[in-house]
Amino acid sequence: MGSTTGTGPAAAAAGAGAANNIFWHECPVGRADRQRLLKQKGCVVWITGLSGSGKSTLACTLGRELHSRRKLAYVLDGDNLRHGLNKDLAFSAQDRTENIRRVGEVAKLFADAGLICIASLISPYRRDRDSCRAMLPDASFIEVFLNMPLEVCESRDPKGLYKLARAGKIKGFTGIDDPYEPPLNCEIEIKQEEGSCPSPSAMAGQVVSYLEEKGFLED
Ligand SMILES: Nc1ncnc2c1ncn2[C@@H]1O[C@H](COP(=O)(O)OS(=O)(=O)O)[C@@H](OP(=O)(O)O)[C@H]1O
Ligand SMILES: Nc1ncnc2c1ncn2[C@@H]1O[C@H](COP(=O)(O)OP(=O)(O)O)[C@@H](O)[C@H]1O
Repeated sequence: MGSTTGTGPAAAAAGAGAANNIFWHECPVGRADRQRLLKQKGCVVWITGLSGSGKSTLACTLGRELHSRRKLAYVLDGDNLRHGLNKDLAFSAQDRTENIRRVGEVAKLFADAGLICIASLISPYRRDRDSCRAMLPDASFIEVFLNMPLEVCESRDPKGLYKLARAGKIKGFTGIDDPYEPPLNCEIEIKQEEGSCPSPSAMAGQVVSYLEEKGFLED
Protein backbone atom coordinates (compact mmCIF):
# COMPACT_ATOMS: atom_id res chain seq x y z
CA MET A 1 0.00 0.00 0.00
CA GLY A 2 1.31 3.46 -0.84
CA SER A 3 1.46 6.14 1.82
CA THR A 4 1.08 9.88 1.33
CA THR A 5 2.37 12.85 3.23
CA GLY A 6 0.30 16.04 3.35
CA THR A 7 -2.79 16.58 1.19
CA GLY A 8 -3.64 17.64 -2.35
CA PRO A 9 -2.64 16.29 -5.78
CA ALA A 10 1.10 16.87 -5.45
CA ALA A 11 1.25 15.07 -2.12
CA ALA A 12 -0.87 12.20 -3.45
CA ALA A 13 1.31 11.85 -6.54
CA ALA A 14 4.48 11.91 -4.44
CA GLY A 15 3.09 9.06 -2.33
CA ALA A 16 2.40 6.94 -5.44
CA GLY A 17 6.13 6.16 -5.59
CA ALA A 18 5.75 3.89 -2.57
CA ALA A 19 4.20 0.91 -4.43
CA ASN A 20 5.64 -2.51 -3.59
CA ASN A 21 6.09 -5.65 -5.69
CA ILE A 22 6.80 -3.95 -9.01
CA PHE A 23 9.44 -5.21 -11.43
CA TRP A 24 11.29 -3.74 -14.41
CA HIS A 25 10.59 -5.49 -17.73
CA GLU A 26 13.33 -5.21 -20.37
CA CYS A 27 12.31 -5.15 -24.10
CA PRO A 28 14.55 -6.50 -26.87
CA VAL A 29 14.54 -3.28 -28.89
CA GLY A 30 16.44 -0.61 -26.97
CA ARG A 31 17.34 3.05 -27.07
CA ALA A 32 20.41 2.46 -29.26
CA ASP A 33 18.28 0.62 -31.86
CA ARG A 34 15.78 3.47 -31.98
CA GLN A 35 18.54 6.05 -32.26
CA ARG A 36 20.03 4.19 -35.25
CA LEU A 37 16.61 4.12 -36.87
CA LEU A 38 16.14 7.84 -36.36
CA LYS A 39 19.77 8.82 -37.07
CA GLN A 40 19.94 11.00 -33.97
CA LYS A 41 20.49 10.73 -30.23
CA GLY A 42 17.67 11.13 -27.75
CA CYS A 43 18.05 14.01 -25.34
CA VAL A 44 16.15 16.65 -23.39
CA VAL A 45 16.57 20.34 -24.17
CA TRP A 46 15.18 21.95 -21.01
CA ILE A 47 14.35 25.65 -21.49
CA THR A 48 13.95 27.63 -18.25
CA GLY A 49 13.24 31.31 -17.73
CA LEU A 50 10.70 33.85 -16.59
CA SER A 51 7.23 34.13 -18.06
CA GLY A 52 7.60 36.17 -21.27
CA SER A 53 11.31 35.41 -21.66
CA GLY A 54 10.63 33.63 -24.97
CA LYS A 55 10.61 29.95 -23.94
CA SER A 56 7.68 28.89 -26.14
CA THR A 57 9.00 30.94 -29.04
CA LEU A 58 12.40 29.28 -28.78
CA ALA A 59 10.87 25.82 -28.32
CA CYS A 60 8.71 26.14 -31.46
CA THR A 61 11.44 27.75 -33.57
CA LEU A 62 13.88 25.04 -32.53
CA GLY A 63 11.28 22.34 -33.21
CA ARG A 64 10.70 23.74 -36.70
CA GLU A 65 14.43 24.01 -37.42
CA LEU A 66 15.04 20.40 -36.35
CA HIS A 67 12.05 19.24 -38.38
CA SER A 68 13.45 20.96 -41.47
CA ARG A 69 16.67 18.98 -40.87
CA ARG A 70 14.60 15.78 -40.71
CA LYS A 71 15.25 15.35 -36.99
CA LEU A 72 12.42 14.10 -34.78
CA ALA A 73 11.65 16.53 -31.94
CA TYR A 74 8.67 17.05 -29.65
CA VAL A 75 7.80 20.11 -27.58
CA LEU A 76 6.51 19.80 -24.01
CA ASP A 77 5.25 23.28 -23.13
CA GLY A 78 4.42 24.03 -19.49
CA ASP A 79 1.38 26.15 -20.30
CA ASN A 80 0.00 23.46 -22.67
CA LEU A 81 0.61 20.56 -20.27
CA ARG A 82 -1.32 22.43 -17.59
CA HIS A 83 -4.40 21.94 -19.82
CA GLY A 84 -4.13 18.15 -19.51
CA LEU A 85 -1.48 16.06 -17.74
CA ASN A 86 -0.96 18.72 -15.08
CA LYS A 87 -4.39 20.32 -14.89
CA ASP A 88 -4.71 19.34 -11.24
CA LEU A 89 -1.70 21.49 -10.30
CA ALA A 90 -1.57 25.17 -9.35
CA PHE A 91 1.45 27.37 -8.61
CA SER A 92 2.40 26.63 -4.99
CA ALA A 93 6.04 25.58 -4.57
CA GLN A 94 4.86 22.02 -3.97
CA ASP A 95 2.68 21.94 -7.11
CA ARG A 96 5.44 23.46 -9.23
CA THR A 97 7.81 20.76 -7.98
CA GLU A 98 5.32 18.05 -8.91
CA ASN A 99 4.75 19.74 -12.29
CA ILE A 100 8.47 19.65 -13.06
CA ARG A 101 8.84 16.08 -11.78
CA ARG A 102 6.07 14.82 -14.07
CA VAL A 103 7.39 16.67 -17.10
CA GLY A 104 10.90 15.43 -16.32
CA GLU A 105 9.61 11.85 -16.30
CA VAL A 106 7.75 12.33 -19.58
CA ALA A 107 10.79 14.02 -21.16
CA LYS A 108 12.93 11.08 -20.05
CA LEU A 109 10.58 8.69 -21.89
CA PHE A 110 10.73 10.79 -25.05
CA ALA A 111 14.54 10.84 -24.89
CA ASP A 112 14.56 7.08 -24.37
CA ALA A 113 12.35 6.80 -27.46
CA GLY A 114 15.19 8.53 -29.33
CA LEU A 115 13.55 11.94 -29.73
CA ILE A 116 14.92 15.37 -29.08
CA CYS A 117 12.48 16.44 -26.40
CA ILE A 118 12.18 20.20 -25.95
CA ALA A 119 10.72 21.03 -22.53
CA SER A 120 9.75 24.62 -21.99
CA LEU A 121 8.73 25.55 -18.45
CA ILE A 122 9.48 28.35 -16.02
CA SER A 123 10.84 25.64 -13.67
CA PRO A 124 11.85 28.25 -11.10
CA TYR A 125 13.57 25.96 -8.59
CA ARG A 126 17.16 24.84 -9.16
CA ARG A 127 16.62 21.67 -7.14
CA ASP A 128 13.69 20.59 -9.34
CA ARG A 129 15.66 21.15 -12.55
CA ASP A 130 18.60 19.26 -11.07
CA SER A 131 16.30 16.35 -10.21
CA CYS A 132 15.26 16.15 -13.87
CA ARG A 133 18.91 16.27 -14.93
CA ALA A 134 19.61 13.36 -12.58
CA MET A 135 16.89 11.27 -14.31
CA LEU A 136 18.72 11.40 -17.66
CA PRO A 137 21.85 9.52 -18.77
CA ASP A 138 25.06 11.55 -18.77
CA ALA A 139 25.09 14.73 -20.84
CA SER A 140 21.69 14.12 -22.41
CA PHE A 141 20.00 16.83 -20.30
CA ILE A 142 20.75 20.19 -21.87
CA GLU A 143 19.66 23.10 -19.73
CA VAL A 144 19.01 26.31 -21.65
CA PHE A 145 18.66 29.46 -19.56
CA LEU A 146 16.66 32.14 -21.33
CA ASN A 147 18.20 34.97 -19.36
CA MET A 148 15.95 37.92 -20.14
CA PRO A 149 15.69 40.74 -17.62
CA LEU A 150 12.40 40.99 -15.74
CA GLU A 151 11.81 44.46 -17.25
CA VAL A 152 11.97 42.99 -20.78
CA CYS A 153 9.57 40.15 -19.90
CA GLU A 154 7.23 42.54 -18.16
CA SER A 155 7.24 45.00 -21.04
CA ARG A 156 6.26 42.16 -23.43
CA ASP A 157 3.50 40.82 -21.16
CA PRO A 158 1.61 39.13 -24.05
CA LYS A 159 -1.00 37.60 -21.72
CA GLY A 160 -1.36 40.60 -19.41
CA LEU A 161 -0.30 38.46 -16.43
CA TYR A 162 2.42 40.80 -15.12
CA LYS A 163 -0.12 43.60 -15.10
CA LEU A 164 -2.49 41.46 -13.04
CA ALA A 165 0.35 40.38 -10.72
CA ARG A 166 1.43 44.01 -10.15
CA ALA A 167 -2.18 44.88 -9.39
CA GLY A 168 -2.24 42.07 -6.79
CA LYS A 169 -4.84 40.15 -8.79
CA ILE A 170 -2.50 37.15 -9.26
CA LYS A 171 -0.63 36.06 -6.14
CA GLY A 172 2.67 34.20 -6.28
CA PHE A 173 3.66 35.23 -9.79
CA THR A 174 7.23 34.24 -10.69
CA GLY A 175 9.58 37.22 -10.68
CA ILE A 176 7.07 39.49 -8.90
CA ASP A 177 6.20 37.85 -5.60
CA ASP A 178 7.51 34.34 -6.19
CA PRO A 179 11.15 33.25 -6.64
CA TYR A 180 13.13 32.37 -9.75
CA GLU A 181 16.48 30.67 -9.14
CA PRO A 182 18.78 31.09 -12.16
CA PRO A 183 20.89 28.10 -13.19
CA LEU A 184 24.48 27.99 -11.94
CA ASN A 185 25.87 25.52 -14.49
CA CYS A 186 23.63 25.44 -17.54
CA GLU A 187 24.85 24.17 -20.90
CA ILE A 188 23.50 27.17 -22.84
CA GLU A 189 22.68 30.72 -21.78
CA ILE A 190 20.77 33.01 -24.10
CA LYS A 191 20.93 36.68 -23.19
CA GLN A 192 20.74 40.15 -24.56
CA GLU A 193 23.69 41.44 -26.58
CA GLU A 194 24.22 45.20 -26.47
CA GLY A 195 20.74 45.70 -25.08
CA SER A 196 18.86 43.66 -27.66
CA CYS A 197 17.50 40.15 -27.60
CA PRO A 198 18.68 37.68 -30.25
CA SER A 199 16.00 36.88 -32.83
CA PRO A 200 14.05 33.62 -32.43
CA SER A 201 16.06 32.00 -35.22
CA ALA A 202 19.35 33.16 -33.66
CA MET A 203 18.27 31.66 -30.31
CA ALA A 204 17.35 28.37 -32.00
CA GLY A 205 20.62 28.48 -33.96
CA GLN A 206 22.57 28.64 -30.71
CA VAL A 207 20.90 25.42 -29.52
CA VAL A 208 21.23 23.65 -32.89
CA SER A 209 24.98 24.44 -32.93
CA TYR A 210 25.33 22.87 -29.50
CA LEU A 211 23.39 19.75 -30.54
CA GLU A 212 25.51 19.43 -33.69
CA GLU A 213 28.76 19.92 -31.84
CA LYS A 214 27.88 17.27 -29.23
CA GLY A 215 26.78 14.74 -31.85
CA PHE A 216 23.06 14.60 -31.00
CA LEU A 217 22.05 15.09 -34.64
CA GLU A 218 23.71 11.87 -35.79
CA ASP A 219 23.42 8.29 -34.55
N1 LIG B 1 1.60 32.42 -10.55
C1 LIG B 1 2.13 32.17 -11.74
N2 LIG B 1 3.48 32.17 -11.91
C2 LIG B 1 4.00 31.90 -13.11
N3 LIG B 1 3.27 31.62 -14.23
C3 LIG B 1 1.94 31.60 -14.11
C4 LIG B 1 1.32 31.88 -12.88
N4 LIG B 1 -0.04 31.80 -13.06
C5 LIG B 1 -0.25 31.49 -14.33
N5 LIG B 1 0.94 31.36 -14.98
C6 LIG B 1 1.03 30.91 -16.38
O1 LIG B 1 1.53 29.57 -16.30
C7 LIG B 1 2.66 29.41 -17.16
C8 LIG B 1 3.82 28.72 -16.42
O2 LIG B 1 3.59 27.37 -16.27
P1 LIG B 1 4.82 26.40 -15.96
O3 LIG B 1 4.23 25.04 -15.88
O4 LIG B 1 5.90 26.64 -16.94
O5 LIG B 1 5.27 26.91 -14.51
S1 LIG B 1 6.23 26.20 -13.46
O6 LIG B 1 7.37 25.66 -14.21
O7 LIG B 1 5.48 25.14 -12.79
O8 LIG B 1 6.63 27.26 -12.52
C9 LIG B 1 3.11 30.78 -17.58
O9 LIG B 1 3.40 30.64 -18.96
P2 LIG B 1 4.68 31.34 -19.66
O10 LIG B 1 4.32 32.78 -19.73
O11 LIG B 1 4.70 30.67 -21.01
O12 LIG B 1 5.91 31.06 -18.86
C10 LIG B 1 1.93 31.69 -17.30
O13 LIG B 1 1.19 31.89 -18.48
N1 LIG C 1 13.74 36.58 -29.44
C1 LIG C 1 12.68 37.38 -29.32
N2 LIG C 1 12.74 38.65 -29.72
C2 LIG C 1 11.66 39.45 -29.60
N3 LIG C 1 10.46 39.08 -29.07
C3 LIG C 1 10.37 37.81 -28.65
C4 LIG C 1 11.47 36.90 -28.74
N4 LIG C 1 11.07 35.73 -28.21
C5 LIG C 1 9.80 35.88 -27.82
N5 LIG C 1 9.37 37.13 -28.08
C6 LIG C 1 8.03 37.65 -27.79
O1 LIG C 1 7.93 37.72 -26.39
C7 LIG C 1 6.63 37.30 -25.95
C8 LIG C 1 6.77 36.16 -24.97
O2 LIG C 1 7.30 35.03 -25.65
P1 LIG C 1 6.90 33.56 -25.25
O3 LIG C 1 7.64 32.66 -26.16
O4 LIG C 1 5.43 33.41 -25.15
O5 LIG C 1 7.55 33.50 -23.76
P2 LIG C 1 7.36 32.47 -22.60
O6 LIG C 1 6.97 31.15 -23.22
O7 LIG C 1 8.68 32.42 -21.91
O8 LIG C 1 6.28 33.03 -21.71
C9 LIG C 1 5.86 36.95 -27.21
O9 LIG C 1 5.05 38.05 -27.56
C10 LIG C 1 6.93 36.71 -28.25
O10 LIG C 1 6.50 37.01 -29.55
